[in-house]
Order: sequence, then structure tokens, then C-alpha cells
Amino acid sequence: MDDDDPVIRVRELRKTFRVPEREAGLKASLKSLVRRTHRDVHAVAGVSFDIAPGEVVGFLGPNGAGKTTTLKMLSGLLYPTSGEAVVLGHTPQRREKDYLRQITLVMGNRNQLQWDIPAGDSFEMNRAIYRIPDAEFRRTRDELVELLELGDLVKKPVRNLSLGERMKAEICGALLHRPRVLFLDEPTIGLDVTAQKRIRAFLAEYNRRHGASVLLTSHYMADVQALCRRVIVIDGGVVLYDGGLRELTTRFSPHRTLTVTLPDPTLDLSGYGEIVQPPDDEGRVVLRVPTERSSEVAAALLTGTGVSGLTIEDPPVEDVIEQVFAGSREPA
Ligand SMILES: Nc1ncnc2c1ncn2[C@@H]1O[C@H](COP(=O)(O)OP(=O)(O)OP(=O)(O)O)[C@@H](O)[C@H]1O
Repeated sequence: MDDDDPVIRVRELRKTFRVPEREAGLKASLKSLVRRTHRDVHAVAGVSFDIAPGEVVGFLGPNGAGKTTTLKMLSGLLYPTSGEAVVLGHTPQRREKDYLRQITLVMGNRNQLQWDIPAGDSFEMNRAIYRIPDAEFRRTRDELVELLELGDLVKKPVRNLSLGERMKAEICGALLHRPRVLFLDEPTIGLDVTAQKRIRAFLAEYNRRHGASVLLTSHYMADVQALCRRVIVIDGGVVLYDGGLRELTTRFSPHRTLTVTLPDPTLDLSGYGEIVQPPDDEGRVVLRVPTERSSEVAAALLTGTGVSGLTIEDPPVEDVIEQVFAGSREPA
């Protein structure tokens, strides 16, 4: 592998689950004993993308979009139905030791640490499983404990930790072997805002220090905005968008909001855009303008009206993503 080869290369990856189909009612149940019918669920339906070394990419989609199934295939927990995935030069489903030593999968809604013993003892178990040399283990553990502000919490049984504390311990345990690729499935789910921020800051710092590549799913757009310059949006098992987070807004959001403070509230701005909110007591007017004209309109307002303040805002990312899904569900 060359240094700038993609660390993750996915081509036409598919996973179809065959699920038994059952109608309600006694008669249908009896019938299903004799003749079983099945239905195919196309959880991942032909996904392709590359991820470069050190990239942090947001993997976004509504419930049931196929995110977890993709991450499980990439970490070798599920066999693909067809297509190809190569991560760090390995085929994940072979689950080679040398591969598993270089990746990690963190699932926000699953425990990997032992419940009844302190996290620190589970860390020791990970040291043995991954055969991490003693000195290296201590160095990594101490660095992670400090970065995650875990302190003595690693000495308490995991069951006595709060959700946020447990998640930090889970992340610490998942990174002791210094993986080069991190698959993070909702690592901040259910946490309060402060704990979410701490985990975000930690991930950004870990990526900066160690150059790890990260594929992250989260329903919290604050995670995505803080960590990912690029996002892959999927729905119904297919990729709807793969590109910059900023470009996503430009492409899928037709409007921007301009808030203008006027020295003279009687000025008529209707020629510049749609007035969403007329002047308030402080002379602030809110305009909606087409995204592609927003810079030009802002310049015209500054030179033509002598405004004393002007801000341009993108719509919230949540709304933009909603727009992407809505577009893909419209009948052709
Ligand atoms: N083991 C399974 N057997 C049958 N169907 C499954 C299985 N695992 C997932 N699915 C189905 O595959 C689809 C994709 O599920 P997946 O868990 O990958 O979605 P997701 O994008 O991670 O969703 P969420 O945001 O809710 O976690 C869903 O329709 C789900 O019901």
C-alpha cells in the first residue's frame, strides 16, 4: 500500500437479509409451519466510496438507511452479499488478526467492556488480546485516560458509571491498540451536551495526533459539523451524496438568510430578496435570497444602502439533509 492509497475502498457493496415473512393470525401461523415465505431486505444496495488516510468522514442517513450494516461489513462482522471492500489492504470478512489489530468498531448502544469489573481491568484484558507490549500499553492508556479525563473512574465497576463516563471508558478501551481506522457508530448517543462535546474534542485531538481515519455515524449534526469536512449520505442502502459538508449546503439548500441592520428603517429592501421579517426595533431586517446570489446581494446591500451590520447564514444542516432525503423520495 502506498501512503496516499485510500485506506478504505468500497465498490458496489451489498448486503441482503432474507427474513421470514409471517402474516398475523392463527391460520397464517399454521400455514407458515408448512410453507415458509421469505422477503429480501436490501439493507445495503450497491455502495461505493474511498476514504483517504487521516480523513474523518460523516456517514449519515435516517433510521434503517444501512449505516450500521455497512460498518459491520467493513469491520468484518458481516459477510457482504456481493461487491468488494478493502480496508488497509485487507478483506474485512476474512477477519485476519493483522487486520483486526489495526481497526476498531465502537457502537454507542453496545457495551464492549465487562459490566461487573472496573474498566481498567478490561483494559488489561485488551492488552493481552491484542498483545500490546507493556510499556506501549501503559503509555497509550495513560494518554487516553488523560485526554478523556477519566481519572479514577477506570477503577470503578463499569455498572456504576454514568452513561457519559461509560462511553468515555468504552472509547478508551477501543483505542488501546492504537487502531489506524475507527468505525464509530453513534459514539455520542444519549449523552448530555457536555459529554458530547468532550468526546468530539477527544476524537478531533486523537485524529490530529495519530492521523487515524474515521468513519462516523451520528444523528447529532453538531458531531458532524465539528469533526467532518466530508459526508456520505445514504438512504435505502444507496449513496445519495458524497462530498464536502459545505458543498452539501450549497447544492441542496436553495436559499440563505441575510440579517441586515439598517440605519434608516424606512428603506425598502424588497428589491434585494424576499423579506422574511420586517425591521424590528433595532432596525434589523431578515431577507431570504437564492444561495447562488447571496454574495452578490450582500455586496450590493453594503455599497447601496449603507447598512451598519450584515450576517449571512446557511440553514441548519439538519434541514439540508432532510432536503436530500426528500429529493430522493420524490416520484421520478
Ligand atoms: N440482521 C438483520 N436481519 C434482517 N434485517 C436487518 C438485519 N440487520 C439490519 N436489517 C435491516 O436492514 C436495514 C438497514 O439497517 P441498519 O441497521 O444498517 O440501518 P442504520 O442506517 O444503521 O439505522 P439506524 O440509524 O436506525 O441505526 C433496516 O431495514 C434493518 O431493519
